[in-house]
Amino acid sequence: MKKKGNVVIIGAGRSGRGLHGEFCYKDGYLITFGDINAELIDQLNRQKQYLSFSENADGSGFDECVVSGYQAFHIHRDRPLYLQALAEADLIFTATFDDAFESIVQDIKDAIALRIKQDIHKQTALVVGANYIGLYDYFSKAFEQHLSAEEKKEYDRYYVLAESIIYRVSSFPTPQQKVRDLCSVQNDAFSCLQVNTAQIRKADQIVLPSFFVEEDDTLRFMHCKIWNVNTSHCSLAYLGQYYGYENVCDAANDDQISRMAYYAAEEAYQGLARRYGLPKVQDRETKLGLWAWYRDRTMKDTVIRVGNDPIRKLRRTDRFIGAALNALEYGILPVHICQNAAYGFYFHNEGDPRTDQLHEKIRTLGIEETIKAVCGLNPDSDAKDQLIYDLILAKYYDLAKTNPLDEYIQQG
Ligand SMILES: NC(=O)C1=CN([C@@H]2O[C@H](COP(=O)(O)OP(=O)(O)OC[C@H]3O[C@@H](n4cnc5c(N)ncnc54)[C@H](O)[C@@H]3O)[C@@H](O)[C@H]2O)C=CC1
Ligand SMILES: O=P(O)(O)OC[C@H]1O[C@](O)(CO)[C@@H](O)[C@@H]1O
Repeated sequence: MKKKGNVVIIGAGRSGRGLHGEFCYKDGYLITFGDINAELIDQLNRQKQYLSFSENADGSGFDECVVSGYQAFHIHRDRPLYLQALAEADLIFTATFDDAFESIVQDIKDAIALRIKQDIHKQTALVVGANYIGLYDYFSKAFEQHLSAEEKKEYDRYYVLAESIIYRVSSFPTPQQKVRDLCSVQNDAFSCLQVNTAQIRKADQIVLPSFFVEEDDTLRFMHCKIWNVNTSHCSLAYLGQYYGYENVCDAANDDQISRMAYYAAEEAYQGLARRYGLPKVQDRETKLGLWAWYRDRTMKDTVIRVGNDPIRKLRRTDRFIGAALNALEYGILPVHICQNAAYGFYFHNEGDPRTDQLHEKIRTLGIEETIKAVCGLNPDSDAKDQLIYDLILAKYYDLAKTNPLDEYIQQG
């Protein structure tokens, strides 16, 4: 079969394999994965294929796709081969967290230098994806800053930078799926990638994937996703873990937890509605769809995955504080958003360095300074920051396992 073109997927994790990998494979592209995790790259190469499980639209089980015919490179160990693949790519996708952005910019820079050296001049679409507000601007500014004049000329002439929204959920495989394949990934039924319309239309010399859906305002979409959907999703994860659940769907079916997540989403939506002139009452179908998806027990997405990396998720621009600040901006009191954020300071995932770091901070700085540092709040100089800080701290105290009254009495 004639292949459509060369694709490099930077980040061979859950989305890289479950969204970009599966969809590009089905579309007939030649796939190269690039990742910093040597164990994962070696396993993908040993297996030569992996299973991508996607939930059926009717929720009755999973469809299976065997993704094969790819190559997988470690971004440092296999650098010459990796850079060659990047230099020859028609399409490059990113599917990493933001701690990889700097390294991605360096890799693209090195690939551009190689293209100049080897006289490879063709259009390449760089479709960036991450739960990150300001994704396009980040990469656009980084290339502006880090490319040499010659590299910048090549970049401006041949590269098309486009922001995408990763909406499909790609999670850890269930234990049964993992037994069949260590590299398998479990996905929901969402089957497209939203890409910024004006940006991607510049890629007029490339065969674009069939799974692209144009989205006119990706920044607005990102705000509405991260400051509303992710707010309630992550609330389910933080409250879910605190009250003893392993899976998000079980937390979403709990009466008390679902209310708290629901009210947080309502506060978040009211802020967004005012910011963007959306209807005062959120569309019923959208809300019902989201909650049906949260409560559906087919896909077992864990509270650990959805809540992991609490320092990132509790930062100023992200799903709790970003949503709370936006709500306050428009006169909405974000009580539930802040209360749910407080549960995040109890989130644990022992052995995961990013989560352990949060608890180390609480141990060394105390909860008060940790909230300020992690959430980027300045309660002493800003009234909105103070309100958010007070709400989080008060709820954190409420949730503590020790009773201050007992301690007070014991002190005599
Ligand atoms: N998995 C999901 O359901 C969704 C994920 N997202 C976003 O997609 C992005 C990726 O998420 P996941 O796939 O879930 O994470 P993941 O942790 O499964 O995959 C990320 C991969 O990037 C690799 N990586 C780290 N540094 C790298 C570097 N410098 N160069 C190349 N690879 C590097 C990691 O080794 C890992 O394999 C994140 O920004 C996430 O917020 C957004 C919506 C849904
Ligand atoms: O990928 P993050 O930012 O860690 O967030 C956890 C999850 O919540 C989602 O919104 C839906 O699962 C995804 O964006 C993400 O996988």
